[in-house]
Amino acid sequence: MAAARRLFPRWAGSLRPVSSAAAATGAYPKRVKVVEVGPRDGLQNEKNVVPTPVKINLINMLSETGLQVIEATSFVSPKWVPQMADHTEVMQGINKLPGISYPVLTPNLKGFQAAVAAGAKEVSIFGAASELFTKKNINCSIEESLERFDEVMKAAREASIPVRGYVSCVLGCPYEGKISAAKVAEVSKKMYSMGCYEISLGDTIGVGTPGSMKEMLTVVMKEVPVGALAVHCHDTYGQALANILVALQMGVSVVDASVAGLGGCPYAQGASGNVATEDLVYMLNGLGIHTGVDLQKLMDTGTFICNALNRKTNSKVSQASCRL
Ligand SMILES: CC(C)(COP(=O)([O-])OP(=O)([O-])OC[C@H]1O[C@@H](n2cnc3c(N)ncnc32)[C@H](O)[C@@H]1OP(=O)([O-])[O-])[C@@H](O)C(=O)NCCC(=O)NCCSC(=O)C[C@@](C)(O)CC(=O)[O-]
Repeated sequence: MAAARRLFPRWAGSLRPVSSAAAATGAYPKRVKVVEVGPRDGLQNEKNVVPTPVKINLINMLSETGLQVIEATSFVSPKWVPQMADHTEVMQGINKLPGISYPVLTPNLKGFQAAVAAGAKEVSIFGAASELFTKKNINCSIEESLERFDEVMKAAREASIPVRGYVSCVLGCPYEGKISAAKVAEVSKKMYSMGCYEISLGDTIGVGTPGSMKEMLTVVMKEVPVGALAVHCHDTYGQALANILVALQMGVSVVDASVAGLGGCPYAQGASGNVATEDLVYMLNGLGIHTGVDLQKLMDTGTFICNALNRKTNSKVSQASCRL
């Protein structure tokens, strides 16, 4: 199959991922693009409905932190994920600042069309390297999911909308257990060949270790250029930052994170939230890696959402700074 034309979002020029040649040196990237997934991945699993104005305030505050990508919501079935049912109101209520991308999840053409009608300028399709997870999450096989994504890709190309691709369960599945790196590479390659500008590799249940991350990335990087890869690490076993560090050493320069470490996947019971954005930025600052993100504003945003949800932050950096 000939590779499809790839559309890149507008931010691509300012925080462009590293080249494979730079990655081969094993040096850390000079810049990292942080993809904030809190408003979507973080809130989709909340038991109580989060009021739309809270979601809008959260995104507006995140927009003031220097983040360049803020995943805003998802255009999925409200019967499957009621928490995201207000997707249109959220997309239309936020202040979209120039230079910031506000991608949304779209599992199929119906979701894509609704997203575009609500003003989305970038979307993400989401697949998995596990058959059972795909069935539980989006009610189809991997093969069927790729057919649906192909429809979204065609429509997106016609509308000049860049598409990001997620591959879930790259280091383990709540239903199948261990997933082979070869399967992750196969699904990632297919989604990249369809025209996704970036593939985010999701450790959905946070079971990975630096060892399994390295093994998986080594295989995937043979099929997808490292400059097109991102990592998305849930912190269930406390390994997220260590896994991210390994990915950075291997040349990955795009990292997903969730403010206050919010979140989890409704179809991966027991999985905790993503790595806290505050903790990621603190680590990257310590490595002298540029993100453009203001840590204090990020922590203030974490405090805002934790107060609104009446819960404690999962960010160690925020917890520590409250004690000092
Ligand atoms: C994909 C479907 C829709 C299939 O669900 P289905 O039931 O197989 O869909 P269907 O095509 O048979 O349609 C059934 C009903 O849903 C409607 N429908 C159909 N599509 C849409 C849509 N886009 N938006 C709104 N409504 C929709 C459709 O119109 C119909 O409505 P009815 O006639 O019954 O009234 C469903 O399984 C779904 O919505 N799943 C979403 C699950 C989800 O959001 N999971 C969390 C995100 S993934 C994640 O968190 C992992 C990630 C990305 O963070 C990375 C990582 O950590 O690994």
